[in-house]
Amino acid sequence: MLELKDVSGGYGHGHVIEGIDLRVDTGETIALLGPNGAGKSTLLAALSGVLPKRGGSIRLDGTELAQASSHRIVAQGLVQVPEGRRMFAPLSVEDNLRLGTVGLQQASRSAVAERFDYVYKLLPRLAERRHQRAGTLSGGEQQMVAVGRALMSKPRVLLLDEPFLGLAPRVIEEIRAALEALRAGGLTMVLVEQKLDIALPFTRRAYVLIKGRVALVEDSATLARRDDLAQLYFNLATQAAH
Ligand SMILES: Nc1ncnc2c1ncn2[C@@H]1O[C@H](COP(=O)(O)OP(=O)(O)OP(=O)(O)O)[C@@H](O)[C@H]1O
Repeated sequence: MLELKDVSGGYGHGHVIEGIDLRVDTGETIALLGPNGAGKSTLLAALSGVLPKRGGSIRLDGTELAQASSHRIVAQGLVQVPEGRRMFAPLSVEDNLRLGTVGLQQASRSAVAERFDYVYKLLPRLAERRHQRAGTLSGGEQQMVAVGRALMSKPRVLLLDEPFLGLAPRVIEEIRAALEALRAGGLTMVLVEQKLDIALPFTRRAYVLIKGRVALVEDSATLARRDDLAQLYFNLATQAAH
């Protein structure tokens, strides 16, 4: 469904990511792993069309999107839940969610109502708090809004950048259950996640990025069985430096 060939890019001089080949099949969930600064968020930025400099090929169901605008990318169904839960604090939960429908190609009233139903069913806490100002929500609830807003635009591929960062275990469980329901429903997902105990059981395959390059592609189940992952990161990083 999503195919990257030789994707590179960065913010100014030089490339942060380089020569990335990656594929995600329809209905598949993959993990993007790697140490801090490896380029995981930069790769998501390239996919979302917000990275200032980018090259190579990014195809979604055969449509080339490497140079497309971020607006067109969302309209095509490649939608990111950003890290840090950026949202409009003075607006209500419902209005924040509604902003996600900007990417809906035919944002008819019934289509928008259908999306609200879908999101509220998946994340009932948002339904309870639909009139609350987003800025007064807890961190976990804000993350739910960020996920919900992305779902409002009816994504075909959902890109998640560390959705559990800084959240309490109980809230992590709640969000994970929602993401698992999405996965069971066949949604294709790319998950950037530092915590391997969350990332590996959730995904089918994992890509390990080191210094902006894919250093390893492995079945998540196989990777989960390795107890030397820290050492593996170190070895891959050392190899990449030479
Ligand atoms: N907006 C930016 N402008 C300039 N450089 C940036 C910007 N964002 C990230 N970088 C640099 O790009 C490199 C890769 O960062 P990136 O955030 O993609 O890594 P990451 O793997 O997502 O790390 P983390 O897990 O810490 O979020 C880093 O050296 C970082 O300093």
